[in-house]
Order: sequence, then structure tokens, then C-alpha cells
Amino acid sequence: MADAFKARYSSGAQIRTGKIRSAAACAAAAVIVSRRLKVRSQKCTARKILLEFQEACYTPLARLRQVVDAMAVEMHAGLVSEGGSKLKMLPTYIDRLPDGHERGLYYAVDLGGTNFRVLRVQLGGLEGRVIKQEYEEVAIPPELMLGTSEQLFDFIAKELVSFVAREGQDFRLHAGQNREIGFTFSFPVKQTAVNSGTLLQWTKGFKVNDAVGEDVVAALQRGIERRGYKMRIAALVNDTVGTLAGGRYWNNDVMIGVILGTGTNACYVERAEAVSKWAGDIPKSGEMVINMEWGNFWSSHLPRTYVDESLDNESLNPGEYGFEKMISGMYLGDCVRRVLVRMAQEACIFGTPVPHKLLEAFSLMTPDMSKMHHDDSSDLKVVAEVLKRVYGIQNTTVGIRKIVVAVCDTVCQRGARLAAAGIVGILKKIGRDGSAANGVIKRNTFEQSDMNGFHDEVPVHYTSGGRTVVAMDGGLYEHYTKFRNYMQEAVVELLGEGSKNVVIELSKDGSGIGAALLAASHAEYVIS
Ligand SMILES: Nc1ncnc2c1ncn2[C@@H]1O[C@H](COP(=O)(O)OP(=O)(O)O)[C@@H](O)[C@H]1O
Ligand SMILES: O=P(O)(O)OC[C@H]1O[C@@H](O)[C@H](O)[C@@H](O)[C@@H]1O
Repeated sequence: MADAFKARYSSGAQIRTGKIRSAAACAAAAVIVSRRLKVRSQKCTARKILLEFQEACYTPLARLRQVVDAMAVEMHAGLVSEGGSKLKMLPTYIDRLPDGHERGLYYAVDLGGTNFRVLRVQLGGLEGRVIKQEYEEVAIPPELMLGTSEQLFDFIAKELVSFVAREGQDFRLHAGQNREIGFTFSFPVKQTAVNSGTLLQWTKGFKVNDAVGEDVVAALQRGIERRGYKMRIAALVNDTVGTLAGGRYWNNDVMIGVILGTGTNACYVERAEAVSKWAGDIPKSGEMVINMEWGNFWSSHLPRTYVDESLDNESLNPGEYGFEKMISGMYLGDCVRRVLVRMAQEACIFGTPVPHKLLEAFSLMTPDMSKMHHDDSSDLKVVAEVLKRVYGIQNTTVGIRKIVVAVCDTVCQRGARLAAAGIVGILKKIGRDGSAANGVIKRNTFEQSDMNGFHDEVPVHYTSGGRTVVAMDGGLYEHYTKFRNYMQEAVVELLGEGSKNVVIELSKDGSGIGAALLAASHAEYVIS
């Protein structure tokens, strides 16, 4: 009996166990299936968000051409009158660029959006050129970006004075020469002379409120004198102007200077007579370098998305520098982050809860975006490393990592193609884009509505030019390979055959040397 019972029991138990096992197996299978379905639906949602964002960022050639035209039209409008365009088109009082004859010892201080540099250069004229140069670079203490004007300019003066004190024997002043400085200031300034100008507003991460409206040269001069030093600031230049000057020093075909760094901007050599709003004398050279402040460019043709809206609303300068916020290094990483936040919230791509740091503005810096974007490993291990290091996110699937890379690519490509359209817009304005000899560009109603009553046709004088060199600088252009490639591809797409006459060359740290060269060419004491 017992045996039979055992047998029955065991078989019954076996059956029961079997049933339990199969029920458990079914339950487990059901869990796995539901998990898989959930993961699949999350990925579908993430893909839907990605596709929607890609469509909104799309910059087909036709759209880029509209941006090109809008840039050229707004440049003209900004030259006609103050406030005629969102493009400030600031005369720089630089009406002649370095030509290689410069001699002597000159200094430069260069305040950018992330870095601050002091530099000295010994110039030896055409035969000697740059005999020797030295520079030091320091990261700008973040607290100074939000402090007072005196704190900021004292910091600059302190670094300069300390650098001068370590001049060494290799650098020497000519008899009778005082130390003169080129001051590169990478913010919008209304110049009142070649070596004076008032700050119009802060951009990027700066908000030193009591400096707005201040003459930044006088502010720095006070800082230097507070340290018992007497040095003359011979030129105040925007970093694009320094880059243009540094490029022209070596190559007469340089006509445009562009910065793609923390921020972005462009300057170019304009015909002085085209600057209708200029009340001063027409310079002997017949030319004037214009600081466009193109970061503030705006056109209805720009592909603005919900990401741009939210980024702008939360920025230090809402409603301004919309073009810069779409293409420059300070903002690209945050554009990516904002898309990932939506995917994390709506598709749980990083599990629940959403990693807290992911909600923090600027937590994804563009260098880390660039690292993920350039990850060419099969399992995207670099993407995994960045997500873990920055956000503590682990165990992402390769599929999710691919979506992250696709978001980086979309933001990068849009920025790069828009930068290309900006450059071609300048070429078009100065008649060096290989297009027709003369022409007009119709301004569409939107542009007209946001401009105070301009003609709906804007004459733009083209002359077919020779080779044009664009001197380019900035950490975004220099280090973000895919951005640089996308930009150059778009320039070729836009110019076609004409692109053969356009060269974009990296003029690394040209703004520092350029400022020193402009100090030399505008020095009080001229060395023959
Ligand atoms: N490896 C990188 N990949 C992408 N962008 C980078 C990289 N390194 C630096 N950048 C961008 O370049 C900017 C710094 O630009 P840079 O011209 O060196 O300084 P500044 O903007 O102060 O003149 C950084 O804010 C960052 O956005
Ligand atoms: O060299 P940076 O810091 O990237 O600056 C580039 C541009 O940044 C913009 O925000 C400024 O308004 C410009 O004046 C400047 O040229």
C-alpha cells in the first residue's frame, strides 16, 4: 500500500509538481513576455520620439537656402540702421588688418566663454614674422561669470600683471615703446573707438549685471592701474575679429572670421560705403570689419523644436541668441539631454525613476555628447561609459544606446548645417558665393513683420570674387569631427561648383595673436 501510495503520491505529486512547474513556467513565461512587450513598447515610444525630433530638425537643401538668403537679407538690414535686424552688425573701427610689417613686443588678453588666455608675442616684421610667443590659459572661475564687474576685471588684470612680471629675456620692448595690449572680449560690444566700447549684453554663461553698459576697456584699465601697472589697451576686439586678423596676417584671401566654440559668431570685411548706419568718416581703406553677432540671428526658416523652446526659456538670456543656442558648444549637449529626458519620462529608456541628474540643465556637456557620437564600438561601450559616469545609468541595451547616438547625430547635424548656411549667407552678401552678378532677395512677410517697415526687396550687391578663406576657430569646430564634416559637406552642397573657391581653415587660437597684431597696427608708438 505504502508503496502504491508513495508511487501514486509521488506520481500525483509529480503531476502536481509538474502542474505547479508548468504553472510557474507559464507564469515566468508570461512575466518574460510581458517584460519583452513592455520593453518593445518602450522602444517603440522612444523611436517615435526620435523620429518626431528628427523630422523637426530636418534641414533639406531647400530649407538651408532659405536660411542663406535670410542671413544675407538680415545682414543688409542690420547695416542700414541700428535695430534694423536681430543681427547687430557692429562696426569694429578696424579698417585695416595686419599685413606682416608689424614689429615689437605686444600683449593680448582673451576672455572667451570658457577660457581666459594671456599672451605675449615678439613680432619681427615681414622677415621675422612671429619671432616668439608665449601664452597661459586659465579656466574662468564660474563664480566670476555671475559676480561683479570689478571682480571680473580684477581677475583679468591680476592674471595679466602676473604674466607680464614673468616676461623673461627673450622678449624686449623697442626703445621708447610701452607695453600695449590687444583685448579680445568675446561678447557683444558697441565700439566707440578701436580701443573702447560698451558692453551691450552678456551671453553664454555670463551675467555680470553691473558691467552691462560699461566701457570694458576702461574697466580693465582701472583693474591694471589698481595693481600699480601702466599698460595701454591699443585695441578692443571681438574674438571673431581677432581670428580674422590672425588669419589675414598670413593670407590675404581671408575675408571672414568665424568662431564655433562655447558660443558662436562671425565677422567679415565689408565695404565701408555699405555700412549706411556708419556716421564716421569713410576709412582710407574703404573697408570696415563688421562683428555680426550672428548668434542672435533669427528666421522663420530655422527648424525650431520643443527642445529649443524649453532650453531658451530656461537660459540666462531668454528670447535672444536663438541661432547660437541651436549650433554652439555650450548648448548642443543640452539639446541632446532634453530629448533623452522626454524618452526617459515617456518611454522609461533608463528605467524608473528618471535619473535625477538627467533633469539638470547642462549636465550633458558637448564634449561628452561628442564622445558618444563618435563611439564606433559594436556594443557602443563608450556610450555606456558616459551614461554611467555622468548619470549613473547602467544596463542599457545596445538598442537604447543606438537611440542615444541617433539623438546626438540629429542635434549635431542640424547645428553643423545651419552654421554652413550662415557662412554661405555671408559669402552671398559679399558676392563671393559664385552666384549671379547682381540681384535682389525678396524678404518674406514674416521677416518683414518683425522688421520695422523695410522694403520687401533688398538690393544685394554681388561681385564675383576670387578665392575666399574663412578663418575658423573654436573648440567645437576643432574637436567635434562629425560636426566639422557635416558643416563642410553642407557648404559644398550649398555652393556646388563655387565651393572650390571657398576654403575654411582652422586658425587655432588666432584670436589671441590677432588681438596682439591689431594692438601693433593700432599702437601709440609705431616701430618702423
Ligand atoms: N571634444 C570636444 N567635442 C566637442 N566640443 C568640444 C570639445 N572640446 C571642447 N568643445 C567645445 O568647445 C568649447 C570651448 O571652446 P574654446 O574656443 O576652446 O573656448 P571659448 O569658447 O572659451 O573661446 C567648449 O565649451 C565645448 O562646447
Ligand atoms: O569664443 P566664444 O566664447 O565661444 O565666443 C563666441 C561668441 O559667443 C557669443 O555668445 C558672443 O556674443 C560673441 O561675441 C562671441 O564671439
